[in-house]
Amino acid sequence: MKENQTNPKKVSITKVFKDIVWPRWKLLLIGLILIIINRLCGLVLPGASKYLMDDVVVNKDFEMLKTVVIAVISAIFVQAISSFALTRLLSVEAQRLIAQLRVKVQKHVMSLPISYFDNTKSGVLVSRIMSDVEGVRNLVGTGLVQLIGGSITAIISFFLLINISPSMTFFVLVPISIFGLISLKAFKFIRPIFRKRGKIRAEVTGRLTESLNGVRIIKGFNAEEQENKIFEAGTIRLYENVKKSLTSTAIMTSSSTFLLGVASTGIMGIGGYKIIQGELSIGDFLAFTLYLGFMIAPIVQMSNIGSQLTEAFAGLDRTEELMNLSGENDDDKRKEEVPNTIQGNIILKDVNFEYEENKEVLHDINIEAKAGTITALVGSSGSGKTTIASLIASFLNPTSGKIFIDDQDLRFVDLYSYRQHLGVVLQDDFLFEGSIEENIKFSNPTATEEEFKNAVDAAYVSEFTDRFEEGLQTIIGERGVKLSGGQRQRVAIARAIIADPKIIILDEATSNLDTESEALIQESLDRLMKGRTTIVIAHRLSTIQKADQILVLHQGNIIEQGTHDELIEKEGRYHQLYKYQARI
Ligand SMILES: Nc1ncnc2c1ncn2[C@@H]1O[C@H](COP(=O)(O)OP(=O)(O)OP(=O)(O)O)[C@@H](O)[C@H]1O
Repeated sequence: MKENQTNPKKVSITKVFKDIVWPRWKLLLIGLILIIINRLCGLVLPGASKYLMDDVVVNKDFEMLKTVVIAVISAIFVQAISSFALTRLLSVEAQRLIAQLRVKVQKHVMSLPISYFDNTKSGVLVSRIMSDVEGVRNLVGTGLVQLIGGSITAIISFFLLINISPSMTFFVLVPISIFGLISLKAFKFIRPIFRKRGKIRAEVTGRLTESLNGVRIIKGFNAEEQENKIFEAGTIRLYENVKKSLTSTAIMTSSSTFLLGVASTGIMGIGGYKIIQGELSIGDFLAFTLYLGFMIAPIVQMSNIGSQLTEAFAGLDRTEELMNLSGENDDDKRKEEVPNTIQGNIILKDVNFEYEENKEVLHDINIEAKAGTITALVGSSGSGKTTIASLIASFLNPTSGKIFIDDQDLRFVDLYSYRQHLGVVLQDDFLFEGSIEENIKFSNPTATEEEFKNAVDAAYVSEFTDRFEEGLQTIIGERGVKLSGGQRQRVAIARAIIADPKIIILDEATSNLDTESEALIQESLDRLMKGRTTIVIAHRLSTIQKADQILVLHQGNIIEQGTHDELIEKEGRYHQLYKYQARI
């Protein structure tokens, strides 16, 4: 979107270091010390083997044997304790960080403008918030520390190996270097695959959530087959992606097996020759092969950790991209608070609006809605009614022109301070899983019992909840599916009443209700609109007749304006709509 400049650049290592690693340096340092202790203890066994072969066995030295056994067992004990402490310390911290990041990302997502949500699948956002941040587990968790610890062990082992036999060590270095090069290439190849994987997964879950929500439509149109195919296609894309990365992981694993095999065979040959020549003791040979394992294991392990880190970075790339989008209230100009003494006068001055560049959907709109009055928007489908309502609700910003609330220019207003005074009742009124009471109090959780009761009475909610065994505590199911359309509307009206806003944006539902429900809803709407500035996308004649002004829209223009009687008298477009349609 125009107001949202995406920044697709990849997250930099320095940034990750500064934001994620550095604030935890103490913990990571402890982790590092623990891993060094852990790895050094690991070197005791091969060291001891050399003594066992060359000294203990040769000299039949039982005292020395005891010392060697005690040293090895102690080292193994310390190793076990340190690896336990390491996991406890770092893995817990990593999980804490994941939780913190999720909270941060969710908060940011909620601050994004409506236009962003119109253009992004909710499943994609769920995945951004829940899965993408999980990658940091590998940065703060044991991953990074193991990478460093592994490198240290490898370096120490390298010197110990040189000490035993430089020629054998250099021989080994050749296949290891080849392996290193292959790994580097593989990582370069894998990173974009991981990046894409997150995207595919988000798309597939997004569509899945949608189809589960729309199960009635799917079954109603017998469209299961079609939906199953879409899901299958998505799943196969995901599978193909995983397959691709598995191929390169497999290349890495098998090349490591092969190259290490080559190294071992070479060592066997050279070592055997040297032993025969008397240049190398059996103990040294044994120690060499064991140290070699210690040098190579971390390198192989590093390739694993490397792919974990790659995955972490790919996730962080996507998180970063999202966090770089500016929130709807982030504009420095939005500093003015709307005072609690707000009257609720609304003025739209020369407002133009386009969703997409050069496709203007509202042209030169001028509206004045005085505090406490009802303004009805009527007009054919697509004429721009919802767009005007969304502009007044500050969900959209005019492409040009201004909107004033009392005397404040809406462009400079802190949106949260404005929306405190705003209430919305929309057609597909969204109710949450939970009780009726929770849904009503949603807009004002601190409402008193009296306020709650007033709202319930004003919207005639008890008229139907009295018939429920659980009354207002009845759980209404996801999106309120367990209530009828008319009942849902009344809950939504009660929810708006309890918020006690100064300005009401109302999109009247078009659903046909029986006369009794209709009358009850009309009554509750009257109570909702009383004393508030109401902008209503009107479909009921009774609402329209009551309106202080009716704005007739046609293709993004206001073509007529006046009260019901005035407009009927004029015999223009409104008269036409009124005459030819039972409902407008
Ligand atoms: N998110 C969007 N992106 C692009 N174009 C949009 C978007 N929403 C609406 N439009 C277009 O803007 C125009 C006005 O739409 P709007 O929803 O305001 O009409 P409406 O009068 O409320 O219609 P209805 O009575 O059918 O709800 C339409 O041409 C529509 O196609």
